[in-house]
Amino acid sequence: MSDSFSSLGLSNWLLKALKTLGIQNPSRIQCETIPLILSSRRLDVFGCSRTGSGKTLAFLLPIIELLVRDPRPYFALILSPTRELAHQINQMIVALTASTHAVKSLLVIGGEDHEEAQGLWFGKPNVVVATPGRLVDHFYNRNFLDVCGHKASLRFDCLVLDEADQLISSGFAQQIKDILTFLDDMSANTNHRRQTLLFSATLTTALEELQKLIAKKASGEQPVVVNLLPTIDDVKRELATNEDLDQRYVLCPESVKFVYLIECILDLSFRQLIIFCATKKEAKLIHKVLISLGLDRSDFNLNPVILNADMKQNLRFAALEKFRSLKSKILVTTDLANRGLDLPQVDLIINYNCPKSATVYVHRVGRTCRKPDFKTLPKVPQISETPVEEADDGTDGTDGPKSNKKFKRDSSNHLKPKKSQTVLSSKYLGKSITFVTQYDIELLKSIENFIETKMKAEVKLLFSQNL
Ligand SMILES: Nc1ncnc2c1ncn2[C@@H]1O[C@H](COP(=O)(O)OP(=O)(O)OP(=O)(O)O)[C@@H](O)[C@H]1O
Repeated sequence: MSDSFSSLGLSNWLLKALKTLGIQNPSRIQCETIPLILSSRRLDVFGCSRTGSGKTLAFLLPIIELLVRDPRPYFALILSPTRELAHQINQMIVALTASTHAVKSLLVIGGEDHEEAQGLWFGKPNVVVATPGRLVDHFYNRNFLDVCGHKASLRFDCLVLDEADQLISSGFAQQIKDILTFLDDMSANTNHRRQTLLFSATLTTALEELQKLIAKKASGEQPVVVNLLPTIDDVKRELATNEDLDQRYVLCPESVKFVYLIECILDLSFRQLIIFCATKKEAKLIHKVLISLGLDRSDFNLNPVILNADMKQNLRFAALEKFRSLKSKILVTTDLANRGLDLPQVDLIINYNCPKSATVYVHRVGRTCRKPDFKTLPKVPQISETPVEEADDGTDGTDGPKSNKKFKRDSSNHLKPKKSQTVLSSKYLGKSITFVTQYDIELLKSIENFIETKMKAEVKLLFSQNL
């Protein structure tokens, strides 16, 4: 197996760009997929590896490499299920290509001014990163081809579906079909062949459907499947949680879940926390109560922010930016944020409700422990981990004795912050806590079976009980 980016076929200037971003050696999924994508056979590649393993660069690097070797407009179309993920992918393209003019990217997402965004196609971008709904609006707008020029120029050579299983399974299926129909129309009666790349951390039967859909127009050559999940033989099985993740549950009555949440926030140490809620309404309520309790006061330094689909796009980006730049330490959200978002400082995930499926669980907890996998690569030095600070309470963050800390309140009965929020030193890089009510016990067991891991009860909380 190749063990450096240069041996994967990437040019020196791209290696330099990677170095500037602090990225030295390829992760496993990158080693396996980049040479396939770059190969002259222009294979369709389907890459599957756990969350945080570096899939984004696995498809972006070969796309940029091919473009710089031979710049052409409308070379790659990258589809993403959420606007935030599309934006993140586009930011990575901008960061990687800061030193070249050969790559122009265009972001096509909902919530942006439609007319203005459509006009940007005039610039003949090389890479388009889009969410399916808005892209369909553009493609099927009657002025679209006038804006873009001749049909022939719209023959994307490369189509990427990031989080491919979600793109086919959650209401996007028709839009994906419409996009494929449009692309096929653009290259009808030509021998243009599109290379299709699918990436995901979970494999589902829906994905097989997508493969079939794409295979229809392909040259007959089968896609190459690179499955780095532990159960290589069984593609229907999804297993993608990280062994560096400390997975816990708390059994709590539905009516007082909020009290447990506050206890988690005050008693557990974290750098950044994401609270996943079942609905937008629940997320809004929790965020509102956290603010009314004063957690946005400067002495807490937590500044909870909310991200949900009801918010205007500029507010969604602003909230995410505040969280990404560490001005906020708590993000309250829904499954809108469960896919793909790369927020490396997040070390605690709270599932305020037990996720309704193991796939949702895997993606939610995948927002922490985001370190690519280098372990099985020979001769590659281990990347240095961000040093973890010692806890100010002297505990080691493992299954230690119950914390005997009580909520600290001042005389006016307002919540008071702990001395500081620091990260516990532990063999784990992150932690997830799933709130489980008596009605969720079967669900929890099915998730445990699925991830082949028995979750431990969170014993640090005052109220926690074992199952
Ligand atoms: N070779 C590498 N060396 C060091 N860091 C890397 C490398 N490749 C990617 N990263 C970093 O690892 C983090 C996770 O990568 P990425 O977001 O691509 O994961 P992913 O597999 O797409 O996750 P998800 O399934 O959640 O979408 C990012 O911060 C990325 O910049």
